[in-house]
Amino acid sequence: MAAIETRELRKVYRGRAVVDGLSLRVEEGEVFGFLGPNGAGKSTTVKMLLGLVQPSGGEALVLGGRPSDPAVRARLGFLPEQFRFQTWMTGQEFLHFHGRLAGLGAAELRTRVPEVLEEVGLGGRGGETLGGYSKGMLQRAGLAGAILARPRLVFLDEPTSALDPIGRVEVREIIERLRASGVAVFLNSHLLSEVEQVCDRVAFVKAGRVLRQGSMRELMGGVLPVDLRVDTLSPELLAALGRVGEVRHTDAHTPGRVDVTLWLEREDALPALADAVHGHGARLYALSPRRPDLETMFLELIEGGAPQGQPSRSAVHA
Ligand SMILES: Nc1ncnc2c1ncn2[C@@H]1O[C@H](COP(=O)(O)OP(=O)(O)OP(=O)(O)O)[C@@H](O)[C@H]1O
Repeated sequence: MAAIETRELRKVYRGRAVVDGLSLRVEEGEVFGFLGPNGAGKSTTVKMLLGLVQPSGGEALVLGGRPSDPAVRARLGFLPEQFRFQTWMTGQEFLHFHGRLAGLGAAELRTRVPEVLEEVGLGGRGGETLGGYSKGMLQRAGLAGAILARPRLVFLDEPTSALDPIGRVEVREIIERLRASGVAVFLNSHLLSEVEQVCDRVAFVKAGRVLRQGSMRELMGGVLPVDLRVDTLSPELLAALGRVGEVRHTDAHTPGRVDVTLWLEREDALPALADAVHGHGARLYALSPRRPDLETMFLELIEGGAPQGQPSRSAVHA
């Protein structure tokens, strides 16, 4: 069973399709990044997946059921981007209130509330009123509310927009713990570096349609670019490197060093590159697999609007 599966999902507002045949699939226990420019239809999609907005067409299955089904909703967590907090409540009261709405019993909440407060970094602050919380503390409280009832799927809309760098790392760790316990996370964020670090797969949307979806590796055309720096590059070493991967670029302009960019098909070919360098008597200064660059992909896709199914290689050009 997929955590989310949509087929040709549509939403029309005043004659204009803001979600226009959107098809995507999110597996259980997967962290999925949902990316797109302002107005692409991301929030509207999330609202349809939460059963808050009725689709105009197409189909959406969430945890195998309809989003409007209360039994499905009980297994969802949601952190909206703009949360309206009951400022007069303390952090604990807020979580007890949301926990009761989610169907948790008073006895369970007595242990669960301090546990989630601790998990989101608000341990010891639960007795203070939300009106006195900083923006970052409110975002942490909202996140606590989203994970309180042990959901199977959590929607996080810009979960770190108010957080400092330490808070961002902590939220990433929370997301990783959710994934480790089999919870799927649907992450909406404009912070692409963050998405790169935490997401298993991403979808790019524009004008209500998915332009492309897949793992970082798939989005890069299935290749792993590697930057290599050696002191010297003999023709024999170049040939040996060419047997391990595809040599895309060499730069010998700086005396005493040569930079080589290769494309590998598999990560486990990396040690063979080091072996080739040593085997040909050269000295190795750097061997760096290049991380997928979502920002380049995003700009290229969103500005170019390439259709789904065509791998983009320009994002990995040396
Ligand atoms: N209730 C509504 N009535 C009319 N139009 C709406 C409504 N909700 C959203 N829209 C329109 O649908 C389009 C998509 O909006 P949506 O909020 O889903 O985009 P988004 O991708 O989440 O954008 P952002 O990144 O800015 O949050 C926008 O043009 C918006 O004006």
